[in-house]
Amino acid sequence: MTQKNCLISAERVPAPLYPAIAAMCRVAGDLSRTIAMGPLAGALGASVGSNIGGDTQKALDVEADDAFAAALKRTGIRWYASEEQDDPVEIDPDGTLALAIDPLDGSSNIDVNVSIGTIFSMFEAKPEAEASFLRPASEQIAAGYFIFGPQTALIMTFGSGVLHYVLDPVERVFTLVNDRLIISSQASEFAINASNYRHWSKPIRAYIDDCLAGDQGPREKNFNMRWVASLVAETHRILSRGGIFLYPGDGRPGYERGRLRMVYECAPIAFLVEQAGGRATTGTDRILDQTAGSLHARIPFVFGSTDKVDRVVAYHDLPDQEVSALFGTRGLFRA
Ligand SMILES: O=P(O)(O)OC[C@H]1O[C@](O)(COP(=O)(O)O)[C@@H](O)[C@@H]1O
Ligand SMILES: [Mg+2]
Ligand SMILES: [Mg+2]
Repeated sequence: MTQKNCLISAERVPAPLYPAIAAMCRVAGDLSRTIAMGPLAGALGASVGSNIGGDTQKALDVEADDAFAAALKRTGIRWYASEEQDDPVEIDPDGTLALAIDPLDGSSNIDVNVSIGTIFSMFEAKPEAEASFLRPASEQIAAGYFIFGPQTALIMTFGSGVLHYVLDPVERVFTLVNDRLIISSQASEFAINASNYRHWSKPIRAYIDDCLAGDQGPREKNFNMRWVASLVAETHRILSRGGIFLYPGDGRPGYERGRLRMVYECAPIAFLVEQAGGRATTGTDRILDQTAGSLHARIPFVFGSTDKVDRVVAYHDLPDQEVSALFGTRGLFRA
């Protein structure tokens, strides 16, 4: 059975960006269907190689990358930089835009029927490919992600608030459901891969220790923990109901600057989070003030509700010998 292309209204999208956004929506609609079929669509989670970042590439990583690159021809994109490719590709010498993409985020979840997604970031193109991306993240002109979960949704910003669309799978239209998404400060949830606890720095351990101590610790309230291992899913939860996400640098070889990529993952998510009233840092410094040193460079990432992210920064400002237990006796962070 042939299916209609997925559509999105041009109403909220800046005109020069609309052809590229519309093309990505068409690909996302197709991916959504493929992902929903799971094993019926083939071995989507099969390992097919590894990318320059050292991650195993799954069949769906490559399929998604190929589909976005093909669909973005003649949409105004000059430079296409993908997490799955070593170097940026020139799609259209006359294009005025540069697009960075993580075509399939959370790929360890492909085989287990858990939410995965696509993250994208746009800049005005410069004459050189690398220079188009290796610049302060605050120069992004658009960012967003598609999430393929129980619903397929698109969250995006053009620098004046965050738009939330949901794919109507019957009409095959991305429909605007919220034109001003704001992060709540209410949630008491933190997201971190706690299996790396022994490798973390002291401030990160202290922050998590205090969450774990719950109402018996200095925070004097109980927290809950989540870890989906899919950045889009964690971001979607935090944008929907608040909380904090941490992927800090740690002591494992190769993880000194965490796991997540500045250009493909952290810069776009940081843009969304700030536009939704939240905060996005390296643990100490604002992500949007950072410039990636190379296209696949990693960066420590802490984002979410403002008060929680600020607290992590404050823990880093404490003298090294300060340990969590002292916070309680000194009442440092009693609110
Ligand atoms: O397996 P870990 O170390 O917990 O890492 C999980 C993180 O890795 C990622 O899956 C990396 O993304 P990719 O799937 O695009 O490589 C993030 O989505 C997630 O936050
Ligand atoms: Mg990713
Ligand atoms: Mg990926």
